[in-house]
Amino acid sequence: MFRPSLIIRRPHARLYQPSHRPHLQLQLRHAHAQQGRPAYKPLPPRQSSRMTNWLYFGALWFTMVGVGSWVTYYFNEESGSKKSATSRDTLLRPMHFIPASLSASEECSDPDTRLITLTLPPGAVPDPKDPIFNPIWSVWIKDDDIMTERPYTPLEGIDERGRMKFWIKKYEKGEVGRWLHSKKVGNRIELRGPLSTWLWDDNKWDEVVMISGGTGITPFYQLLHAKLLKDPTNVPTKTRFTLLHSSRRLVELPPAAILGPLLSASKAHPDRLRLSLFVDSTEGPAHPSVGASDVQVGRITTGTIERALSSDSGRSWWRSLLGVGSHSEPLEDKKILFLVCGPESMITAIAGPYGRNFSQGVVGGVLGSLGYKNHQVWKL
Ligand SMILES: Cc1cc2nc3c(=O)[nH]c(=O)nc-3n(C[C@H](O)[C@H](O)[C@H](O)COP(=O)(O)OP(=O)(O)OC[C@H]3O[C@@H](n4cnc5c(N)ncnc54)[C@H](O)[C@@H]3O)c2cc1C
Repeated sequence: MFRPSLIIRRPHARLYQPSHRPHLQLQLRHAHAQQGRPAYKPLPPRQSSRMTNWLYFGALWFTMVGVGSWVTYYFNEESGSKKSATSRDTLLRPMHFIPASLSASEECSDPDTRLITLTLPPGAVPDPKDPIFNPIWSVWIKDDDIMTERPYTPLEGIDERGRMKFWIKKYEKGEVGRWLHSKKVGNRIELRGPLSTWLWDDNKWDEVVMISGGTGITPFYQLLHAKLLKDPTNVPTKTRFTLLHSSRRLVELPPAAILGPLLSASKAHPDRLRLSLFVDSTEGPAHPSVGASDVQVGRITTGTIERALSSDSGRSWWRSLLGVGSHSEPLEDKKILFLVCGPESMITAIAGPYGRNFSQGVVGGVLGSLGYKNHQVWKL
C-alpha cells in the first residue's frame, strides 16, 4: 500500500477532468436555439385586409410574448436546477476535487509524522452512513504546487461536521507528504473521494488478523474504529480482530490518538480485539504513551504470529486459528483473513511479494509457510 510503486501518478488532464454538466448546459442551450428557429420562419404570404393584418400582428405578438415568457421561465427554472446540480457537485465525490480547510496539524513523537485534520465546507459533507463509506476507504489529496495527488486514509472516517483526521508521514524526497506537513491551519487543501480501498463484510470472517508497519496501520485503525471503537455497545460484527503492528523504534509507534483507543479496547474487550506492538529496538527516544514493557522486540515471524495469537488465551483460540490440534476443519476452510499493510519489504516477508500489475500474487512469506491460501490473505 505504501510502496512507491503503488503511487498512482495520473496525467494532469485527469486531475482537471471538467464537469460534464457545463457541457450538458451548452447542449441544452444549443438544442433550444435550434427549436426556436422555426418560430422566426417567415409566414406564407396572404391576401391581406386591415383586419387580417391586425389579427395577424396580434397573433404574432401573442405568440412572441408567449414563447418569450416560456423561454424566460424555462431558463430560470433550468438555472434553478443548475444551481442545485452545482451544489450537489460540491459534495465529496470521486470525480471532482473540492476545497477543504486544514483545521489542525499536530506534531507526533515521530517528527516525520503529523496528525492532520481537514474539514469540508458545510455543503460538501456527505451522509456518513452512505454505504460507500463502509471501511476501508481513502481520499485523494492534491498537492496544488505540483498538481500531484496521493491517497490518504481518514482514521475515523468523516464526521457530521465534515472533519477527517489523518496520520501522515513525510519522506525525505517525497512530494505530497512533505507538502502537507508544510501547510498551516486555515490553508485550503483540495481532495476528492471516497476511494474504496477494500470491501468489508460483517458476517464473512470469524477472525481477522491485521499486520501493519508504520503508517500502514491507518486502514486498520479506520476499520476498527468503525466496527469496535466508535460504539462498543453496538458492534455489528462477531468477527474477532487481532492487530500486530510494528515500527522501527518506540518513538515511531503511532501517536496516542491512535494507540490509546486501541489499547483501551483491547483491555476492555480482549475477546474482540488483541493488540501486539513490535519494534526493532527499544533504544532511542521514548514514546509518550507506550513503554518498552508494552512492546515486543523483533520482527513479526511465524513464531511471533503464533505467540501473539496465543497470548493470554486460555481458550486455545490460536490453536483453532492455526489448525494446531484440530483435525475437524482443513486450514483453508477456516474463516480467517489476514490483512497486511506496510512497506513493501514487510509485505513480502509476511505474505510474499505482490504479483505483476498490482495483482496480489501468491501467498508466500510467513503466512505462506503457515499454509494460508490466497482467499485468506489480502495485501493492501
Ligand atoms: C489507499 C492508500 C491509503 C494511504 N493512506 C495513507 C495514510 O493514511 N497516511 C500516509 O502517510 N500514507 C498513506 N498512503 C501512502 C501515500 O499515498 C503516499 O504514497 C505517501 O504519502 C508517499 O507520498 P509522497 O508524495 O509524500 O512521496 P513520493 O514522492 O511518492 O515518494 C515516496 C517514496 O519514494 C521516495 N522517492 C521520491 N522521489 C524519489 C526519487 N526520485 N528517487 C528515489 N526515491 C524517491 C521518497 O523518498 C519516498 O521514500 C496511502 C496509500 C494508499 C495506496
